[in-house]
Amino acid sequence: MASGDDVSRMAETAAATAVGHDELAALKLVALDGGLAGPVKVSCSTLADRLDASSQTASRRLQRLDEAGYVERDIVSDGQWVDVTDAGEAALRKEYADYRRIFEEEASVTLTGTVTGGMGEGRHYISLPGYMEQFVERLGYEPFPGTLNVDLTEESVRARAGMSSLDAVPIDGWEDEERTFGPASCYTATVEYDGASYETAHIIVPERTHHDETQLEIIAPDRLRDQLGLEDGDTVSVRVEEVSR
Ligand SMILES: Cc1cc2nc3c(=O)[nH]c(=O)nc-3n(C[C@H](O)[C@H](O)[C@H](O)COP(=O)(O)O)c2cc1C
Ligand SMILES: Nc1ccn([C@@H]2O[C@H](COP(=O)(O)OP(=O)(O)O)[C@@H](O)[C@H]2O)c(=O)n1
Ligand SMILES: [Mg+2]
Repeated sequence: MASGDDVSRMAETAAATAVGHDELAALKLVALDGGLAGPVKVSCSTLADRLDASSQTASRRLQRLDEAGYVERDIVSDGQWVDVTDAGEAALRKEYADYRRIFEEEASVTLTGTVTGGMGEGRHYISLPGYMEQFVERLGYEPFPGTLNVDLTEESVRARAGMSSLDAVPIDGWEDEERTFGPASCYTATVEYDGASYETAHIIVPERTHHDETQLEIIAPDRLRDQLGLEDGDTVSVRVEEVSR
């Protein structure tokens, strides 16, 4: 299966050494106590009881979550205040997306953001034969040369972590005489604006990119600005669907 999106990849890299299922179980309890909304008071002995572990173990799990950047802590005399960070929330959302995939008929993630101009490089990359041939073969269409860039809302930046549990069409890296080109993942998506909807489009997540996880790039057979009457600043929703189960 193709790799996930940027947010979860960053979170996984940071956490690879320290965070496993035991730490995530502790993180879930902090979140259940309200730790996503702001700092909550945690006592290691109470947390230990709920985890069915010793107090030292509970304390070590919080420390590992802290080292991985999943929580921020303020230690006081009778316990600690623990705040779940965006990276911590992204890790929990990934678990949540996995459970949705297990229990729900149709898995999907809906992201919202505003249309924006980019660096004008999308057109160049999409048109390269090394990519174009794979798009035609694996997506079943020749994309309009370019990527529609969408600036995600803060909530959608966090929600996109859930995309990593959905299947993506892999696009392989390749090389010509001069340089190498990186791989990318394509997620099947429907783009909605002002009551109209366009399908089938794909969110393309290049492994090498100048954009961070706040920006989405969308490809489609047609120029979406024409099809949906989009201008910079318009708010679109992008529903990402599971391709197959
Ligand atoms: C299919 C695809 C492959 C890409 N491969 C590379 C790459 O190998 N190296 C690189 O620096 N950027 C790569 N990019 C990313 C572009 O440099 C850039 O981040 C982005 O696509 C620019 O989009 P914009 O012009 O819409 O802002 C790739 C982009 C796409 C769409
Ligand atoms: N399927 C697509 C792809 C790109 N586009 C637009 O086509 C133009 C060229 O794409 P690009 O990626 O090279 O340019 P920027 O996104 O950097 O502005 C941009 O205005 C995109 O918003 C579109 O409307 N529909
Ligand atoms: Mg673009």
